[in-house]
Amino acid sequence: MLKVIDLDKSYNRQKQSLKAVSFTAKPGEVTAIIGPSGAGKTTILRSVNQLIKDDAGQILLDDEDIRQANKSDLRRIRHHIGMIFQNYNLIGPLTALENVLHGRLGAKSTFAGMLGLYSATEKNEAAKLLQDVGLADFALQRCDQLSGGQQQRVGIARALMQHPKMILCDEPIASLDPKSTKLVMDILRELAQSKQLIILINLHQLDIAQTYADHIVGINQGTIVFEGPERALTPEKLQAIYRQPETKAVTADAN
Ligand SMILES: Nc1ncnc2c1ncn2[C@@H]1O[C@H](COP(=O)(O)OP(=O)(O)OP(=O)(O)O)[C@@H](O)[C@H]1O
Repeated sequence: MLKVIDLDKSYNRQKQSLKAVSFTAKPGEVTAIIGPSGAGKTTILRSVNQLIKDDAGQILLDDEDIRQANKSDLRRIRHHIGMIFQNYNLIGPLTALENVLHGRLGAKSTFAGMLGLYSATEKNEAAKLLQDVGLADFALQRCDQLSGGQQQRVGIARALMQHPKMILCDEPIASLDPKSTKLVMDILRELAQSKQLIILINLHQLDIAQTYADHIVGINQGTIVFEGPERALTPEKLQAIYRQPETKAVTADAN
């Protein structure tokens, strides 16, 4: 279970980007973070695996506070957190299989990783994962020759190669067409259930969150304004989530 408690983050003195952010994400569930542009969705995801340093709060993954971890603990914890990105972050000239094997890098010595020393078991596992995401026939194809949807599925297989407890997905479908979006979201939802993973996903598309998420966290201007199941998202709650900051009215009838 992931528990984020009272998380604060300011990038600069003018503005607090996260204000006492608290929510939970459970194994076996897709948890979607929704909210308008600039609300703080990416900042939450980056804080959760400590890619950025936040200011205060707790981030408990199975009761271990990621914020308090020393360097070697953080390396160990991060190894069990897969990441999936909007732009896939694959190595284009390498094959799908090689990219998936890179998911093991965190578990290897730098030397073995640099030399690309993977065991037969690891290669078999990578091939099986590609099969699971429907890409068995593309294992030896360069990733820069794959479609966006195929690349994102390689990204999912790479994350699974880490044997993760949790997968963080930052706008994973923002660049995909509706068919690829459905494929990727179906896979993520199935994985959450079958492998009892925590899947935490930032989404711009409300309809996708409503279709696929078991649990929704709504954020507006750095503050959590909703947490609950999709069925609890009333029009009022949606208004609170997507409310735009008030701007000073321009008075037309100044005379
Ligand atoms: N590196 C940074 N330096 C300063 N301010 C930042 C930085 N990154 C984000 N911010 C600010 O923090 C706030 C939250 O940004 P964040 O990117 O987390 O929002 P978001 O909800 O992910 O937005 P989007 O949906 O557009 O990706 C915004 O006001 C943004 O301008």
